[in-house]
Amino acid sequence: MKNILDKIIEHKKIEIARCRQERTATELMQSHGFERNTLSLKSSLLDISKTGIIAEFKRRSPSKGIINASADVAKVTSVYTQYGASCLSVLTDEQFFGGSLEDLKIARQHAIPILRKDFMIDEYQILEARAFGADVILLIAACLSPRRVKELAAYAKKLSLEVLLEVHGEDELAHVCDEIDLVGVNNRNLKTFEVDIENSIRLLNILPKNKLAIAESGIDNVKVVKQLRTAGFSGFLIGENFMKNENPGEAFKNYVQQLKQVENEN
Ligand SMILES: O=P(O)(O)OC[C@@H](O)[C@@H](O)c1c[nH]c2ccccc12
Repeated sequence: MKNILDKIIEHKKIEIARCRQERTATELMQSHGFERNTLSLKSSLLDISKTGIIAEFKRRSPSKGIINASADVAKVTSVYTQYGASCLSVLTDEQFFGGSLEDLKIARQHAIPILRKDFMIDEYQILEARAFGADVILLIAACLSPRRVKELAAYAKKLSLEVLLEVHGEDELAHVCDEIDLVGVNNRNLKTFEVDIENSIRLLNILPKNKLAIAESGIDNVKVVKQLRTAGFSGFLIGENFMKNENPGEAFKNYVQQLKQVENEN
């Protein structure tokens, strides 16, 4: 039986073929997005005046259904930026997550690194990411061979984008290569949707020491961020915990305040 990840990738291939018909790679390369200098997520995560949080804009997901149908991307990302997010993560997959490249373009008005959150399998999508204002792309080890990770990452680097490789288990660490800037441990198994925060902690010790580590998914309580930071993580990718509120920006703002409090306690 096909798992959700297989279904997403199958659909992605059709979508890419359609997008290529609508807009050629050359057209993408000639767009305004290519004129800007990209921002570094690595530098942003090392800037201690920020929170280390990669704050996500996500309307819905296959595991949770609708999370927030009415949130306004411009408003939410503006508050995320204002209150110390180190990076924005914008879901651009339409079919399964209700996002779009248009959302990415709107978020681009803020001077903060942006991760294009999608299922990247083709160089064409990397051109799109650059054209629509992303600074970082996500490569998911579970849907790519190590060779494809290396090829896609090299292509991204040529376009001045940073690359976050997402792994879920130890077996996927073989996908790490020189071209990768950051490694993210997803606490959610994309095939079964099971979430286990301990997954990040378990894997941390065997992650390559020369890449910044990000903990992804299922993070709610601020104490978890404190625990993960103490363990050695530099970034925390959080979506639903903010997006499930009517006002995700407000939720983020309160969260940051609480985080500062617990991190000041011993
Ligand atoms: O909403 P959460 O549980 O805080 O998770 C955010 C993020 O980690 C999650 O959306 C995610 C992680 N990897 C992905 C790959 C594709 C789509 C989505 C994701």
